[in-house]
Amino acid sequence: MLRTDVTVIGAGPAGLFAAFYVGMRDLTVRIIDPLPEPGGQLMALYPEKYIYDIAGFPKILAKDLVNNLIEQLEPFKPIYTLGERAEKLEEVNGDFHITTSSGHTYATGAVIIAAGVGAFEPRKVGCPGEAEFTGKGVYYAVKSKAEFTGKRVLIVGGGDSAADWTLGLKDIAEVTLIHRREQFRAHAATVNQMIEAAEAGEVRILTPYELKEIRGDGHVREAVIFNNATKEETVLGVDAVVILAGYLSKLGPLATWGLEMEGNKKIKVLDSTMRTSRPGIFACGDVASYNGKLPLICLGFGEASIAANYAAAYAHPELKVNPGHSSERDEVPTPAATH
Ligand SMILES: Cc1cc2nc3c(=O)[nH]c(=O)nc-3n(C[C@H](O)[C@H](O)[C@H](O)COP(=O)(O)OP(=O)(O)OC[C@H]3O[C@@H](n4cnc5c(N)ncnc54)[C@H](O)[C@@H]3O)c2cc1C
Repeated sequence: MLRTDVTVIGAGPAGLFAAFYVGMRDLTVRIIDPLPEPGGQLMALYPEKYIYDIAGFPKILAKDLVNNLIEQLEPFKPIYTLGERAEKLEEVNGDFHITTSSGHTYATGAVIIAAGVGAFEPRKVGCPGEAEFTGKGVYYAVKSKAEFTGKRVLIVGGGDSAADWTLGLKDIAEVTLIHRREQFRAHAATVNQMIEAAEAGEVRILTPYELKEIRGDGHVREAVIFNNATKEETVLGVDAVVILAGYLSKLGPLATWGLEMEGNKKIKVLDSTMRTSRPGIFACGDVASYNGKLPLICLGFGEASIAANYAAAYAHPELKVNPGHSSERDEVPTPAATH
């Protein structure tokens, strides 16, 4: 069993930066995430949106921030264990053994939980054709705008993502937005922009409409929608159905690890060292709860550096917690894996 000094659970921005700092301490690190690629919410939910509140970047696309984090971490040769969810935790002879959804067990000297809002999945509509055409014209996120160029796109939803992408795709695609209520939950300024775009004939907005069925022949061709007030049905010719109805998240198995919790979605950190109620287990990012917490990426980075340095000193008590200044290094080191 390949052992690493520290294991990070969650490859979102907090987890990636925590792993980087473990590397800076010349220690080995594994990152576990059930998603197929690193990036957490940024890659799964808004890769093509600009973020404006990352220190040093006046604006940066979410996917570019993730790529930069991966690049910064790369010299330390982290072990990515993707497509696996951390499920079980045992303490064995002073080590932690983490077993994942794939049945693999990984040994480690300390654990950093950076599981964000938990393992999340998009909220489904549940209509006929939805499952059948997922990946064949049914989407739950816009990962690449270019994919929709010249297409007839039906967007389903009434929140920020639905409104943002109605505006975001209108110049490259023929967009229809349906929402089951008259009122939108999205930011008022965006809703106003959307209404202006509809009045100018740039997009079509239909309320109170719901999706009834998706039809096709190997790929999406039609969507049946209905007015939930009059029950009148309409068949739209479409090439893509983008369902942006929010997502469900749950901490799942991590909530059973005997850690002190705040509600059932957040892990309590006991003090500013980011330690949890179980020695050797630290938390950072959205999942970590303490008085005054704000769920922001910039804060997650700070928490990640603290959690990583305390985790490093826990796994290797001969190490000082304080890493010193990175600028005092001549180059970044390449640690050897411990077995
Ligand atoms: C549309 C949108 C726009 C946003 N805009 C901004 C913004 O402009 N500025 C800002 O600061 N914040 C923004 N946020 C919030 C920001 O994305 C989060 O604060 C950030 O993603 C939290 O990072 P994280 O690493 O803690 O968690 P996440 O990004 O949620 O990553 C956590 C990872 O942990 C994994 N995980 C969960 N459970 C397990 C498990 N059991 N085993 C292994 N892995 C697990 C998940 O799959 C996920 O990949 C936005 C959020 C959304 C939805």
